[in-house]
Amino acid sequence: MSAQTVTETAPVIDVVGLRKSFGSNEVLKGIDLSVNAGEVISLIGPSGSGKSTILRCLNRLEDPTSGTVRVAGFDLTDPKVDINEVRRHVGMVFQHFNLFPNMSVIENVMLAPVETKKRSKDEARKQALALLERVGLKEKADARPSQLSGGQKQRVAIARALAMEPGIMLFDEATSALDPEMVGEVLEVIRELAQTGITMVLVTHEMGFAREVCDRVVFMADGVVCEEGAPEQVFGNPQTPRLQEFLSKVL
Ligand SMILES: Nc1ncnc2c1ncn2[C@@H]1O[C@H](COP(=O)(O)OP(=O)(O)OP(=O)(O)O)[C@@H](O)[C@H]1O
Repeated sequence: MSAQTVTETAPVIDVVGLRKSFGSNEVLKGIDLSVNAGEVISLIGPSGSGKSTILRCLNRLEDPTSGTVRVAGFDLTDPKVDINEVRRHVGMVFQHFNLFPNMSVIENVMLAPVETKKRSKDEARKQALALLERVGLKEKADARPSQLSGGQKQRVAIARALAMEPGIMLFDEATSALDPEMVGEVLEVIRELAQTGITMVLVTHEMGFAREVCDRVVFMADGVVCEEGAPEQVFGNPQTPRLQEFLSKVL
């Protein structure tokens, strides 16, 4: 199944009435979320509010209990949609890197294009080296992930996701597992990426970053979106008591 034509104004992510339960625990209670091409948004909110679950529904790592989720023109609630096809358009970076430990850095970056895009090894190697250069790790191409710092591993994970040339990138707390001194180097890579026109959704606890880099901030609590808007509006003049309380704890 191919992606439908996405017009310039159509949202590339369109979530309507998304509900998700784990057993009797309803974690998402009717989420509406629309993201336009090139928009960079952050999902913020207290621990357990459902931020990662939304992100996982955008890549069908979780199936919604009800509601619709359209991403890159695909209806993810349609069982006939080939998820591998969807994931060519949607890259994801996780908190814990998920690199293959028995492969070198460059092999990690080359793997998906060779296997799923049928790219030649030479071509994939060239692309991988360019991506590693972009994240400042060309000299680590032949190292194993175990020889890298957390920040370096995460930059490799970003390069690996970019190797599929996705139009959408999802970041699930990409810096939460890092030592504080490594957070900046990863945020810098994400910051540069945000300026390239790629659509990005970031679950983050880095409020300063969300404020500076994102076009829109979406605040969630208890499985619902409580407030959203431009960062200066959301951080500068929070309307809901829940957001005020949250910001008073994290800022
Ligand atoms: N696979 C699962 N099985 C059962 N419960 C789950 C599962 N995944 C998430 N949950 C529950 O759903 C709720 C929301 O989790 P989620 O990870 O989406 O929150 P979050 O806002 O991203 O939190 P944090 O900021 O701590 O990562 C939590 O109560 C969590 O325990």
